Amino acid sequence: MKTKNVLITGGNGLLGYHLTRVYGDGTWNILSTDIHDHILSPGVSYSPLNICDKNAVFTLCNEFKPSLILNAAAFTNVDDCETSVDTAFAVNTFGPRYLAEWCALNPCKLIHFSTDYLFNGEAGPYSETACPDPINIYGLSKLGGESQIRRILKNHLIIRTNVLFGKGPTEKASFVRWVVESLRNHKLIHVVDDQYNNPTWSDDLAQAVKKLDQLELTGVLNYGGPDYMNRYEFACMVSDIFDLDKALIHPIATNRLALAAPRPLKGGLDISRIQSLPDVPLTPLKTILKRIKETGY
Ligand SMILES: NC(=O)C1=CN([C@@H]2O[C@H](COP(=O)(O)OP(=O)(O)OC[C@H]3O[C@@H](n4cnc5c(N)ncnc54)[C@H](OP(=O)(O)O)[C@@H]3O)[C@@H](O)[C@H]2O)C=CC1
Ligand SMILES: Cc1cn([C@H]2C[C@H](O)[C@@H](COP(=O)(O)OP(=O)(O)O[C@H]3O[C@@H](C)C(=O)[C@@H](O)[C@H]3O)O2)c(=O)[nH]c1=O
Repeated sequence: MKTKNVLITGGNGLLGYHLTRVYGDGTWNILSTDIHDHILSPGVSYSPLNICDKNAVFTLCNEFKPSLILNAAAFTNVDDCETSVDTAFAVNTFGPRYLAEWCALNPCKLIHFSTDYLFNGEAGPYSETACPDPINIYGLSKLGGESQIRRILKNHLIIRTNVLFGKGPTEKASFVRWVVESLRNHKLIHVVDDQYNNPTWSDDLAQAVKKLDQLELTGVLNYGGPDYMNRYEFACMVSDIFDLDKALIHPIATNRLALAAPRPLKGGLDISRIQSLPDVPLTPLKTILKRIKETGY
């Protein structure tokens, strides 16, 4: 008998898609949701849900009665957050608040996803106890989401991650896709060599969530990949594994790109805590890229 009702928000996004896949293995009743009218991965129950609409959140949750909510809905375009400030706070701060409010009134745990962009990038990789100091609107709005959850709900797990990549229905924020497609089209790209992170495979993270849920952990936990590097190094590794022309990748400093949002430079997450836990998948980056290539990308 399926005993647990699991609600997934942002189910059409990269992480939400993989959570839907991993949790949809028949063990639980899952309901995947997103702001869109239709689900992008077929075969699972789906309902549109805008997490910024408190009434809609409460109505759907009262009906479905989840005992676990996985909040993968977010406004993730870091540059657009600078101009769409109200939307950034609505989705990244108030959406999590409404979910936490419903959970606080019901026997329901909230697993929420956050980011290394909470930090200023002067001293990464950051541990779970490091002091946040966001330097862009996205980071500020995600910090707001964390604060709301901590204020309202005890039964929560906030998983901080960074530079998600993997195969998904949209992959709009995928750095790997951008590198592969540019090089395949013989396009020269300038890639920053002063932004450091630990790229995180969406498939591993989704599996890890299930494991961490089983371990009944609460509070804040970092989950990042085991390889810490700058974006230029990451792009070069992608080109090596995909047998593409590395000469097309030119290093550049972040300040020369004139991006709308400032980026933390020495970012990324210290993963010592997650490494000390049993059976949490943390596949090396090269192995992942080889697997992605072999399965067609
Ligand atoms: N991608 C990354 O590198 C990182 C992501 N994270 C965090 O991980 C989580 C998942 O990220 P990721 O899967 O990459 O994000 P995506 O942008 O791929 O997915 C987010 C999904 O949420 C949807 N959405 C947007 N607004 C709402 C809303 N109001 N109500 C319901 N759904 C909405 C988006 O729709 P639409 O596309 O139409 O906006 C999209 O389908 C987020 O919390 C993010 O902040 C943390 C660190 C790194
Ligand atoms: C346009 C451009 C960007 N870049 C680099 C700099 C820039 O920071 C980065 C943009 O790629 P991304 O979209 O992956 O990066 P960005 O939006 O900065 O990535 C972030 O996403 C959010 C959601 C997070 O939470 C963070 O952890 C992080 O993963 O790529 C280049 O190197 N060359 C270019 O020509």
